[in-house]
Amino acid sequence: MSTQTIRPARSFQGSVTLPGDKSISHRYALLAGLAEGTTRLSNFSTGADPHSSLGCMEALGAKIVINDTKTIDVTGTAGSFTQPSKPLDCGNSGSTMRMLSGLIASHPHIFTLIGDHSLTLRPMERIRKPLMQMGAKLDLVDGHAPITIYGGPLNAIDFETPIPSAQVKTAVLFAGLQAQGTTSLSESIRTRDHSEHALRAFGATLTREGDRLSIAGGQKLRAIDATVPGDLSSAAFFLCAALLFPDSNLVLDAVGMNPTRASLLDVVTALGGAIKVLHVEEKHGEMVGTIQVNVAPSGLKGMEISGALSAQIIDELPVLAAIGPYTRDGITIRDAKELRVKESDRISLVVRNLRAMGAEVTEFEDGLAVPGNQKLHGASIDSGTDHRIAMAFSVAALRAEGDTEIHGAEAAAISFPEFFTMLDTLAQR
Ligand SMILES: O=C(O)C1=C[C@@H](OP(=O)(O)O)[C@@H](O)[C@H](O)C1
Ligand SMILES: C=C(OP(=O)(O)O)C(=O)O
Repeated sequence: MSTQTIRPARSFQGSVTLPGDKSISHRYALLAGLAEGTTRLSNFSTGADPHSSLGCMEALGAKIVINDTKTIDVTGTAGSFTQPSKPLDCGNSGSTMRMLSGLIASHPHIFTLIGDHSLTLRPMERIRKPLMQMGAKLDLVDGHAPITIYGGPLNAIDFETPIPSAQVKTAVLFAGLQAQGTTSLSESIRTRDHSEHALRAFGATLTREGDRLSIAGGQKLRAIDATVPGDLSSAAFFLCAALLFPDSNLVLDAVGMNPTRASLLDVVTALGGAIKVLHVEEKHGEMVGTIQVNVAPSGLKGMEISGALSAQIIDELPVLAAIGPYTRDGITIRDAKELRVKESDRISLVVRNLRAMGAEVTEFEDGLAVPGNQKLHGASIDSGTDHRIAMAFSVAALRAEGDTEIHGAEAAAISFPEFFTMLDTLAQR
């Protein structure tokens, strides 16, 4: 385990281009592996998680060439995955395990999907249910990985997602793409729609009527040439850091601004950030822009995050909670029970680490309340080997009194290996 020491900063300034979005990189890797032809992916995520997706595609017969760290060529299997010679290792990535299950379930092989300790604790019944309804046979161990999939022909279903999850939605869409008939799916809270855009980019037809999506089975995918937008969830750490200093000036270049992810920007604005969109364009259905962030003269306010908003910015909640003590009115998060079944129990780890830094905080089953106007001190932080916790508390440490030690800092590499170097460049001391 590695430890990073974070010193307090006096300001946060600079201009950065973020590595490719993790969610989009996963989808491009998986669909490229199924498609016919060679897909070139530029600005692919440098995080370990999307590389787990690439590794699984290679084990299933795709050819992967890593030209440089961010430019990857994937020659797909033209719709026919081969029987892998070893278990498909999803590492720490829930996205890989859940979306891959849908992608491979119709192929006539037996697959075993494994992951690390954290992934083995995460709920997988949520994908087993719809895939079984489609006719797949999946064995779990007490609701968890390892997953064994006995692949075979699938039938279309009409599915209503019981929990807001883009990963479950994607598993059903990817299976539906290869099922017999037209699969429909509706979600009560609209989750990130990268899969819909990616499927269309690879040539599939997908329709949406209200909140109901439909995809016909038997469609073939063809290779694309795509550049992955910068990761807004990685940017969230720097956006929150910028909010902590009245004279901050942060420019994020070519960052993903997909509206199903961008409510984070509304939250930053509500908290007291002044965001200027300098440029915006669309690439393969994804909005990409350059934004400048300063702090509004009114300073850092607080807010309550609940309902659909909690689901839409679920990965950003730990860092928002971690800056809660520095706001005027505090930050309350509700309707976020899902945080308990991410890479760690993120509610309990955020509470424990905030308390270690001297903050007052109330824990709820579905969230937490952090009063504002609190002073924190440097402390010893346990990342729980969770990337988002390691990065969230590195941000909180910038305004604490004294140094903070982040134990298990290497976890950041799951989504953002460049995090500590970039943080060091942006934090002015
Ligand atoms: O579809 C995706 O790329 C993701 C969806 C979310 O998970 P759920 O689908 O479990 O909500 C999110 O937490 C995860 O980091 C990435
Ligand atoms: C929850 C996350 O990812 P996954 O579900 O893919 O492990 C995350 O990146 O915060």
